Amino acid sequence: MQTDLIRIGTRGSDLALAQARETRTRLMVAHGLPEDAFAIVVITTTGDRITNRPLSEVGGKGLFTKEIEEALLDRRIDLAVHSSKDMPTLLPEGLELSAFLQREDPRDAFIGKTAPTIEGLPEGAVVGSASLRRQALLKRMRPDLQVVLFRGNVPTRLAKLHAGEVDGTLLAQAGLKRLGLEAATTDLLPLDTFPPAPGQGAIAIETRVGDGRIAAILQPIHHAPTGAALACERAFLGALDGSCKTPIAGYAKVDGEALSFHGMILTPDGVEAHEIRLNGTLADAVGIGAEAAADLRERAGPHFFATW
Ligand SMILES: NCc1[nH]cc(CCC(=O)O)c1CC(=O)O
Repeated sequence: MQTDLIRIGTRGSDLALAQARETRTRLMVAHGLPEDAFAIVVITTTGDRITNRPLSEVGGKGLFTKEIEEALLDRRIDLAVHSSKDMPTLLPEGLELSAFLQREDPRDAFIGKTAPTIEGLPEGAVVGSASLRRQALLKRMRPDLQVVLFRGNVPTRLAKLHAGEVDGTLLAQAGLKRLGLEAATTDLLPLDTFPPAPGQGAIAIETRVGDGRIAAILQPIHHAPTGAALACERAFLGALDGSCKTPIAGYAKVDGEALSFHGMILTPDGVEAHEIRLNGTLADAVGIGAEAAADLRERAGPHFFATW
């Protein structure tokens, strides 16, 4: 019935569409619904239009969500599918992240052209990335490497790499897998020494607060351990920085009722870094993230955040 149509809002990139279709498939399976019970509504965001500058310069994460959130608030869509990593920690009044799908591989993948690993790259090699975190972690490992701005969607970046513009690039393994492109990966970076961005690898579903029909539809596809990990990582990020200008890594590993968090902040050149590891239970997820952020703030000192 047309009135019951579930409208799924998404950006139009290959990765965003893959995530929206994955969400639709899970809902179809959970409820025994046909594909035509859903409409996938593609929404172009400001972030999709600006492709030549680092996001940290043009205003950060909200750029990929604003138009989608307006569509939610205007009731043109019923739920929005996002990469958790791209979501700001503060949402507009009336919206919430109400479900998370089971997390994919959270690690960063190295895709090398002149060498299969970062360690194997020649002196002064060029690596493409637009992520402050990846740039800082790379410089920390290999100060001799040159990092160049590399934006565009995942297939575009791989095409640039294969055309020889750079010696290597870094992408989320989760995104590569969702696009069926994981064969491109030449090395997977250890979580311990190359921690991911908060939220990496997890799909978040945003809805209107108080929409009981949609809450009930999402309930069976919500993955509670991923939800706890994300609550921890987002509390950490929210307590540290809203500006997107500090390289921040944070990953919460969930094992049964246990949650272990690893957080790191770095200067963009990777020279100064502070890290913390905290253990607790799922029930403490938000407190652990907040405590980790407070600890890093204290240890880094006021000069750390004032520099840029
Ligand atoms: N900022 C772009 C973005 N947002 C989410 C992913 C990957 C998928 C994920 O982390 O869930 C990517 C691409 C990348 O970092 O390689």
